[in-house]
Amino acid sequence: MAALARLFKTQFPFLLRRSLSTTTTTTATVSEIQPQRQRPNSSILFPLTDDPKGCRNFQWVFLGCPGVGKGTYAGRLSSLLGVPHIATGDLVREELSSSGPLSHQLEEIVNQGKLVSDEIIFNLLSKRLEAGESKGESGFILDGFPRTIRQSEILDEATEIDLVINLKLREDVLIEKCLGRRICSECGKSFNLASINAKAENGYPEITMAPLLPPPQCSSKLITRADDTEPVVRERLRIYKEQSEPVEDYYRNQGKLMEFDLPGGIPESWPKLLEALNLDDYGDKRSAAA
Ligand SMILES: Nc1ncnc2c1ncn2[C@@H]1O[C@H](COP(=O)(O)OP(=O)(O)O)[C@@H](O)[C@H]1O
Repeated sequence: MAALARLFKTQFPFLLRRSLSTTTTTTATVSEIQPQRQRPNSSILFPLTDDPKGCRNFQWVFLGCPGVGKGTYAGRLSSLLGVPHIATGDLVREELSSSGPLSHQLEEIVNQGKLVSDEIIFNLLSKRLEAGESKGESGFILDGFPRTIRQSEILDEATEIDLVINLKLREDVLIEKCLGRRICSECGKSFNLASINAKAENGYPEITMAPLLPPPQCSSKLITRADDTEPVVRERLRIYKEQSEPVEDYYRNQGKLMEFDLPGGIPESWPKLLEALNLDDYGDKRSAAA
């Protein structure tokens, strides 16, 4: 992690110049997505052990459109696996609300649904990685990064990603979810007031999602993200298709992409995601291995 943070910080201009697009085409099934450097026959449950320092922890990435639930599922996996969940959107929002030198510039970009510059993102990310390193963190689940081919190439120069989880949901539901999203201004937890019941259409199955309501202590402190308005959500979706969908192909071509169609809300999706990741009895396996 320290090396990664340093590399981002010191080598950024060089890495940026060197980054070039790659275009090969292969696809993998979920069962083929086992990090290549793992022990034979081990599942993705166990961190790699051929690192020069002895071992390293999970290095996973979450992809998916705005509102799909990257933060929710990355956060849950982070608690389960004991690796930090690092969301670049959160880093951007923290910087934005800090009234630091960048905050004005960031506010304008974020509130229009645009992407902030690679330079700013790599700076925020290296600061976050350094802070984590000093607390003894290792591994990561990245959420909202990489978001462009260039960011993916620079990340690849810096370290090896084991697995990329691509969460998928139909667009009408994504919009409803973004518009229903609320955040507690005190504890920072995310909730959703939308009660979704989307009929089967255009080849998509029917999908229902119950609202995720706040507990009483949060309900009077809910705020809406300034970029969760319908025009800005549509712009973020447009930018995702243009700039971030190619990142899905980038990792698909590396055989690291696991597609996951969300079947419903958290109660339906979380157990299915654990199953797809072969983590459904992770707690038991971990204690057996200890
Ligand atoms: N990797 C990134 N590159 C550029 N901009 C980013 C990145 N991550 C976050 N941002 C900025 O922060 C905003 C919020 O990010 P995030 O919370 O991940 O939103 P979303 O709900 O659209 O996935 C983005 O719209 C963008 O302006």
